[in-house]
Amino acid sequence: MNLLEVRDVGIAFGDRTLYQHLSFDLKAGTTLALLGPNGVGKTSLIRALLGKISTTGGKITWPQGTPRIAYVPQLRSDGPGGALSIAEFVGLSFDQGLRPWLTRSEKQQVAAVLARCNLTHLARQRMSDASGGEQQRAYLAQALIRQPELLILDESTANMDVDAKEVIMRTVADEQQRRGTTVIMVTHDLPLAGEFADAALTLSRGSDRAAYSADVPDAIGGVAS
Ligand SMILES: Nc1ncnc2c1ncn2[C@@H]1O[C@H](COP(=O)(O)OP(=O)(O)OP(=O)(O)O)[C@@H](O)[C@H]1O
Repeated sequence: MNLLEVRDVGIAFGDRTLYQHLSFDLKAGTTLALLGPNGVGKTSLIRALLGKISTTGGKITWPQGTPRIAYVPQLRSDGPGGALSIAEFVGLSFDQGLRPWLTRSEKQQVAAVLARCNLTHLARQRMSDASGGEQQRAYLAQALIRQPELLILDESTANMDVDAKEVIMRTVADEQQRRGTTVIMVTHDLPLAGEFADAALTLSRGSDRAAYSADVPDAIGGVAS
């Protein structure tokens, strides 16, 4: 069953066309690696899927209804969190309205997700004092607490060492196994894509067709030029 169907979609900014005629399916419960060089339009495609920018045509369909989506960005040195503890930062995911505290159930959910992201011992650590890998795990925990049906990792493991990347991706794979989460990972890291993705979509500059393959290593070898 497809979670997402993209048919003949194009993206342009003003008179600059990034690409046209993009079609692919995303099967529910699988991981898609979104590949391609800097500036080709990977994040723009994600923004189009999220309905934040319009396409130049074609159709984006969610056959099972629009899923609950959570987005994990690339770690930034001036990223959010600052003086908040890791637990407080993760708890921001809850829409508390005017209520400034978390309910007991919400606190339990924070504790559970911190454990899954190996952050329990750092719950009271300030985000600003946490290492890059720890902050990135906090971003992931904040996303997971929403119990997303579609989890989008936008270069979420960039600039991380091999072990830290593995920890993030193993946590994502574990979530996928537990809840059947569908994952899109935007990445330049081909070995990581080869290890964790079921399929790859490679956007190529100057071509009007993107390569889609259900086999990640072949897709990497067969990038259109
Ligand atoms: N709102 C916008 N208005 C005009 N141009 C834009 C806008 N958003 C993105 N672009 C341009 O579109 C191109 C694609 O950007 P995008 O961020 O989607 O690329 P990307 O493949 O994600 O790149 P990277 O791998 O470097 O993150 C870039 O040249 C960018 O400058």
